[in-house]
Amino acid sequence: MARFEYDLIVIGAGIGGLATASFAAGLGKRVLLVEKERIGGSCTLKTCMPTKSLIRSGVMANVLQRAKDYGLTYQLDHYNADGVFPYINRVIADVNSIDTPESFNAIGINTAFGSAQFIDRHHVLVGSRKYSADRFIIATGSRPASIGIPGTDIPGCLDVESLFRLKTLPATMVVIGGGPAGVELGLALRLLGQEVTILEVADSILFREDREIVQCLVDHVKKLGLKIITGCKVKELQQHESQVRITITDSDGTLRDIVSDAVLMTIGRTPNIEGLNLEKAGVEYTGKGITVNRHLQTTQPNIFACGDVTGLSQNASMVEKQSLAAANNAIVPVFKTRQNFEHMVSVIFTEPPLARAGLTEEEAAARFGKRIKIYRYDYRNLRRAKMERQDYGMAKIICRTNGKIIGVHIWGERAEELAHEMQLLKATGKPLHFLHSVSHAYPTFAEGVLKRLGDMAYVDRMAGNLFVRLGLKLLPGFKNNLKAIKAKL
Ligand SMILES: Cc1cc2nc3c(=O)[nH]c(=O)nc-3n(C[C@H](O)[C@H](O)[C@H](O)COP(=O)(O)OP(=O)(O)OC[C@H]3O[C@@H](n4cnc5c(N)ncnc54)[C@H](O)[C@@H]3O)c2cc1C
Ligand SMILES: NC(=O)c1ccc[n+]([C@@H]2O[C@H](COP(=O)([O-])OP(=O)(O)OC[C@H]3O[C@@H](n4cnc5c(N)ncnc54)[C@H](O)[C@@H]3O)[C@@H](O)[C@H]2O)c1
Repeated sequence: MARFEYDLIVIGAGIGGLATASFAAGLGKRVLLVEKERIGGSCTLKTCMPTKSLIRSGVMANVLQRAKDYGLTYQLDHYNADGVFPYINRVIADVNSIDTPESFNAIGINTAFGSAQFIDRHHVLVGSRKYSADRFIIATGSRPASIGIPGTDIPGCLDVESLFRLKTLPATMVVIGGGPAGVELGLALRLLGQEVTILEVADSILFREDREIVQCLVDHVKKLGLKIITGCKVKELQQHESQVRITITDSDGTLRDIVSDAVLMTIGRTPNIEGLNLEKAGVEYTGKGITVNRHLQTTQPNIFACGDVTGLSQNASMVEKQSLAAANNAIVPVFKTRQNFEHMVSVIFTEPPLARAGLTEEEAAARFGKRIKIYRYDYRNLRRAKMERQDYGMAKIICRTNGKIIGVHIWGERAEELAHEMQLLKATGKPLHFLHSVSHAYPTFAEGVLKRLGDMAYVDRMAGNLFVRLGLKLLPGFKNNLKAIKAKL
């Protein structure tokens, strides 16, 4: 007779919970997955899927308006976006339809619904039922953070969750917070024809990203009519007839009001810790999240935590990677895995998107000084982009002097896909010039952007080649080859 009912209880059925529960069940463990709302977590139900769907609607609206760029004319006498929220709800329902308790039961994962509360380090209460397990993984995620200013409780003040409960789009929107959520949502609403202003306290939106690339994006979205005010402080929100009055202090200290139909708060996330009774289990936490060591173990050795609730990873692919390490360490402790975010790709789904892997120029310079080499490719030179009337964007690859890639930043059409080929080179330690010898189909964005960057690095490498440095003559064929590549660039 086993000492505990389960080998592992996972609390929270978002990306982190689903990844860890599946890992453990795959190894034949008895697993219980506890969820207080619906299986799927915030990524499917409240964050990634709804935001990306809203962006899709915005992109489609933009394409319709630009139809004449592609030689098409039609009468657009009435533009109506009332179907956008129902479309988003259909996407969520579609995506979520595979996440049923039955589908998890079929792979050996039992499910229980209700809020889990620790009784001690081996027992939790879910509703009135007590469950026991040898090990636990806490993956309870996060929720929108709130801000300590007066007026955030008025009806027109929304967060990323209440936004998607609206029936229609507000005509004017002020977004507080210019991080990934604020910029994605603000731009999507702008593309759908709303008047949008982003208010950011820092001196730039997306301040964690490469400065030069962000500047390219800012110049572009401003041309699309998105208003951005940086370096400002929000003082208070007030109801103003049926609208909201937002009082801000500008970067020069001037106090002023902006009036808008609604306000959207995107100022970060708060970990879901309350109600878990972590004290009873001996699990420590701070305001940033549950405290874990590099093996994702909490201060109680049989309890692990992963995902947004740790405050260490707030991106679905990082959460998945971290969660697999947590599951491995909880289930197979003899082969301990450290959490490792070294080779991650992230994408901010603006239009066009901004993809990133590795260090920004600022971070690379701080770490390696002048021992870096930067390659840039401007989408204006790209035939495929010209044909698609999308000839704006910038790819910037940061290398060590030996060609090894340490930073990838692509803002432009297909960036979210292109970044992965660069990421493969980066993760496998191949130098950028390696791409010169890899054939790419023409006319693709990969050939235009990535192959060209590889060609640039190759030319550089050849110019610094031992032959040249020794003053030896290059064979004429070789010289012509270099000339031809340079002409193409
Ligand atoms: C607007 C927005 C857009 C985003 N878009 C992207 C994107 O495009 N790509 C990307 O990679 N990342 C994106 N993210 C980040 C991503 O949503 C999160 O990193 C990810 O969903 C976190 O997964 P998780 O499993 O840690 O938590 P969650 O998905 O939040 O899951 C936690 C689960 O635990 C449950 N729970 C909480 N407390 C209890 C309890 N006491 N008992 C039982 N169950 C409980 C919750 O109901 C929830 O289902 C976005 C974030 C935001 C805010
Ligand atoms: N595509 C993606 O992967 C994606 C998309 C959206 C969000 N996310 C993740 O979800 C999490 C939450 O995103 P987020 O953008 O809400 O948080 P964030 O912490 O990344 O950005 C919040 C922004 O709000 C600003 N801010 C904070 N308080 C403010 C105030 N009082 N006034 C004005 N500005 C203020 C901050 O300076 C920051 O720029 C992040 O970890 C983010 O990476 C990922």
